[in-house]
Amino acid sequence: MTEPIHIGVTGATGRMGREVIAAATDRDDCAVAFAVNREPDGETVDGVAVEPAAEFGSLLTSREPDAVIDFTGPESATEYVQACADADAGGDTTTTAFVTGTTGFDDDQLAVLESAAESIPVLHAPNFARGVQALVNVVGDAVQNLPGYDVELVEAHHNAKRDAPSGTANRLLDEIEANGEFGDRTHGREGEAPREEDEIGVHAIRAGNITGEHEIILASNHEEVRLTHRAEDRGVFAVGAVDAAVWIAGAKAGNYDFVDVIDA
Ligand SMILES: NC(=O)C1=CN([C@@H]2O[C@H](COP(=O)(O)OP(=O)(O)OC[C@H]3O[C@@H](n4cnc5c(N)ncnc54)[C@H](OP(=O)(O)O)[C@@H]3O)[C@@H](O)[C@H]2O)C=CC1
Ligand SMILES: O=C(O)C1=N[C@H](C(=O)O)C[C@H](O)C1
Repeated sequence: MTEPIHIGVTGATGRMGREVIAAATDRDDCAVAFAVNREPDGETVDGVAVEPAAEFGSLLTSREPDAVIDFTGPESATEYVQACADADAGGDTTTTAFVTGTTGFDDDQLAVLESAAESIPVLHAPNFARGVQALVNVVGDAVQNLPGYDVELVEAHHNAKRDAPSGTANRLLDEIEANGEFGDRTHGREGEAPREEDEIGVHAIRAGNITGEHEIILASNHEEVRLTHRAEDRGVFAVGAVDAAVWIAGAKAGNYDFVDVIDA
């Protein structure tokens, strides 16, 4: 059997951090080198001690993880990726790849990811569910096959989600726009606001503990097609992220996508 890779986990006590640790400790090809969070209080997650995020840089050099898996927020994710690139520039540690599922990056933050990818492998994916990648693959065909149909996208998530629309919704919208002639994205609708023929309606629901749902509606006046993905639990994202970390460990510097992992 090949040696397991070692991962660092950020946001360890968050919804996804906990799932990542659970997924990683459940398999033989991966071991948790360390886990960090902003203000740990001596907590462990699945037997893994959660250490202070302030020690992230020194943990990189002392534990030498093959990859870090990050589900935090855009600000912290950019700090963590920069720390991985800086540790690599130090030259005396294993290169640590950075796998992030964090969403809501602005252009400047995306530029930090891009620049880190010049020295370390960076994989950023707004959704680590394989079913969502299948949805991304088919939505372009559907749009091409149904020119002139109204297109609306509805996504639903839990009430603590910070960004809207979701990262996945933005990825799907890019795919829709790349495959048809569309006008503006209309976010929600109220008052006297009849639909423009070429607009794409975008609707974000935030309620309860919804794990993540994305639906694209393509409709004429005579028929409709609905393409839906529903995540049943967060474990599906965690398994995909750990698959990505195992795949990217030891890769050369550059930008990678979850589709690279699926196609490998
Ligand atoms: N790509 C994918 O498949 C998926 C992506 N996501 C994305 O992952 C991200 C996290 O989601 P989720 O786990 O639900 O969020 P949570 O709020 O449950 O967890 C976020 C974690 O990150 C920590 N964190 C937040 N900001 C910082 C910071 N500035 N510095 C250090 N730590 C920080 C939080 O710590 P604290 O508790 O101290 O605030 C918390 O532990 C979101 O962007 C979400 O959209 C989610 C699911 C799937
Ligand atoms: O915040 C979440 O929960 C999720 N975020 C991701 C997104 O923004 O697309 C992926 C998934 O839908 C869950």
